[in-house]
Amino acid sequence: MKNYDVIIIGTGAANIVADAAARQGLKIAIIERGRFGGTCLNRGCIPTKIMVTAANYIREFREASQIGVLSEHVRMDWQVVSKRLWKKVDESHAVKEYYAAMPTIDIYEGTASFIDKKSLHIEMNDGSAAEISGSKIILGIGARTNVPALPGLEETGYITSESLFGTNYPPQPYKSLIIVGGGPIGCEFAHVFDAAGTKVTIVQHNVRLLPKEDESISQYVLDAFHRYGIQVFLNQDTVSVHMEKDKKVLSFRNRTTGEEQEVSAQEILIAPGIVPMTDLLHLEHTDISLDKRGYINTNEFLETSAEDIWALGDVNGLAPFRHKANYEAEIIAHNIFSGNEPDTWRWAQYETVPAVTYTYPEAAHVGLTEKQARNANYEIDIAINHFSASAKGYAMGYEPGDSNDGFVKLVIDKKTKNILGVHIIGPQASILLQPFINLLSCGQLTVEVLHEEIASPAVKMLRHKKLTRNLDPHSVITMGESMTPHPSLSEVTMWTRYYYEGK
Ligand SMILES: Cc1cc2nc3c(=O)[nH]c(=O)nc-3n(C[C@H](O)[C@H](O)[C@H](O)COP(=O)(O)OP(=O)(O)OC[C@H]3O[C@@H](n4cnc5c(N)ncnc54)[C@H](O)[C@@H]3O)c2cc1C
Ligand SMILES: NC(=O)c1ccc[n+]([C@@H]2O[C@H](COP(=O)([O-])OP(=O)(O)OC[C@H]3O[C@@H](n4cnc5c(N)ncnc54)[C@H](O)[C@@H]3O)[C@@H](O)[C@H]2O)c1
Repeated sequence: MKNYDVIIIGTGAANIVADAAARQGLKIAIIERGRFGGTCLNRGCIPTKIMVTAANYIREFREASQIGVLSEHVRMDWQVVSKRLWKKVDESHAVKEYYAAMPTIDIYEGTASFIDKKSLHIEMNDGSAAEISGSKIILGIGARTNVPALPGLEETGYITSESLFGTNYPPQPYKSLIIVGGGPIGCEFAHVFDAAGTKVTIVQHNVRLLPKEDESISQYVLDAFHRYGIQVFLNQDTVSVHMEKDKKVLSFRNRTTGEEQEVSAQEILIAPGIVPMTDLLHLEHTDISLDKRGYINTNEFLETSAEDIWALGDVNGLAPFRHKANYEAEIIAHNIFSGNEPDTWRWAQYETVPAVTYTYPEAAHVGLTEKQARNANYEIDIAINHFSASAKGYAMGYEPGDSNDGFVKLVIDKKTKNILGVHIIGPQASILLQPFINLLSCGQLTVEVLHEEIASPAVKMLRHKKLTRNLDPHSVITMGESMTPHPSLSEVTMWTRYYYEGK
C-alpha cells in the first residue's frame, strides 16, 4: 500500500491546504470523485454569480427609468450567459492539470472511503481500485442537496443545483419553474430565472424566505419577489408530485390551516438545504465523531476527534460558505503545513461569519439578528438608515417611502455600544458590509473552545494558556484573517496578503 505524508480528500477549499503542503515538499495524494475545484467553481458560487450578474443588469435597466434612463426590450441572452458560465466552469480542468503537474502530488480520481484509521480504499472513476495510507488526512468533502422523500418526485424527475450545472443544464430558460425551498439557493435561482423570463413559483417550508436573515430582510425580499411577479407560498409542507400532460405538478399543504394547493410547471428545482458527504466515507472505521445531523465535529483548530485528521468547509456544519471554508483551510495550512510552532497557531472564530445572498438587491449580514440579540437578553438599540436618506441613495433613484428603498440596520448593545449585528439590503450590500466585518474581526480576541473533548496534545497546551490574539486594524494580517464574502474583494484581500507574504 502506497503511503503519503498527506492525503487530501476533496478539491474545494482543501486545495489551499494542498498548496501549503506542496510548498513544504511533502508527498501528497489528492482524491476527488467529481470535477476539480469542488462546489464553488463547478456548481455553486461562481456559475450562479455569473447568472446573477446578468439578472442584476436586467433589474437595474428596468429600474433605471427612475433616474431618467430609458431602455426598452431588455432581456437576457441565455446563450451568451451560458457560454460565459461554462467557460469558467471548464477551468476545473486547469485546476486538475495544475496539481497533476506537481512531482510530489499523486491524483486519484475516484471516491474515497476509510478501511482503517489511516488507510483508504478508492473506487476509481475508471472502474479500477486503489488503497493508500497517509500520516495526515484532510477532509474537505463538502455537502450535497438533501433531496426529500417526496412521493412521485423520482418518477416525475427534478433538478438540483448539482444536476442543473451537470447533465440537466437547460438550453433555454424554463417556461415555468417551481422551486422547493426559499433559502439562499432557492432565492438566488428565483431571481435569475425570473429575470430570464421564466414564470417562477417558490414553495417554502418556513414562514419566511431566507429564515437565517433578520426578519426585516426576509420581508423586503418577499415584497421584492412579489413586485417582480414571483409567486411565493410560505409555511407549506410539500405533499407529492405527479405529471399532468407535459407539466410537473406539486401538491403542498399549509402548515397552519391544512389547506391543500397545487402548482404546475415545466420543471421543479429542489433546494431544501444540504447534507454532508460523510455517508460515503465509512467513518465507522475511524475515531471521527459526528453531530446529530451527520456533520463531522471539529474543534477551533479544525481537528477532528481522530488523531491527525482535520476537516474543513461544509462538512463540519458550522456555516456553508466558501469564505468560511477558505478561512478554515488557511488555518490548517498555517498551523500544520507552514512550519509554524504551536505558540503561533491560529484558531477559528465563528462569531463573525458574514453571509451574502445574491438576490436583487443583495442581502448581507454579519452578527446577530434583532431577534437573536433579544433572545440572548441583550438590551439593544436598533438603528436603521435607508438608502433614500443619503445623497448617493437619492442619486441612485431612491426616495423616502419607495417600496424598493433598501436599508442598513444595526443591532447595538445599549450598555457597551458594541455592534452586535449588521443587516443590509440594497445594491452592493456585500460591499457595504465589508467594513463592519473587518471592524468586528479586529481587536483582542479570546479563544472560544469548540468540542472540548477534541484536543491533540498541542491544542491541550494552547487551551491551557487561555489564548488571546490581538488583530491590529492597521495590519495586513488582520485583513487576511477577516472573512470576505464578496468575490472580488476577497481576491483583492488574498492578493494583498500573498503579495506581502511573497516579499
Ligand atoms: C448553488 C450554490 C451557490 C452558492 N453560492 C455561494 C456564494 O455565493 N458564496 C458563498 O460563500 N458560498 C456559496 N455556496 C456555498 C459554497 O459553494 C460552499 O460553502 C463551498 O463550496 C464548500 O466548499 P468545501 O471545500 O467545503 O466543499 P466542496 O467545494 O463541495 O468540495 C468537496 C469536494 O469533495 C469531493 N468529495 C466528496 N466526497 C468525496 C469522497 N468520498 N471521495 C472523493 N472526493 C469526494 C466532492 O466531489 C467535491 O468536489 C453556494 C453553494 C451552492 C450549491
Ligand atoms: N450566497 C451564498 O452564500 C449562498 C448561495 C447559495 C447557497 N449557499 C449555501 O448553501 C447552503 C444550501 O442552501 P439552501 O438554500 O438549499 O439551504 P437552506 O437550508 O439555507 O435553505 C433551505 C430552505 O428550504 C426550506 N425547506 C426545507 N425543506 C423543505 C421542503 N421539503 N419543502 C419546502 N421547503 C423546504 C427551509 O425552510 C429553508 O429555508 C446554505 O446553507 C447556504 O448557506 C450560500
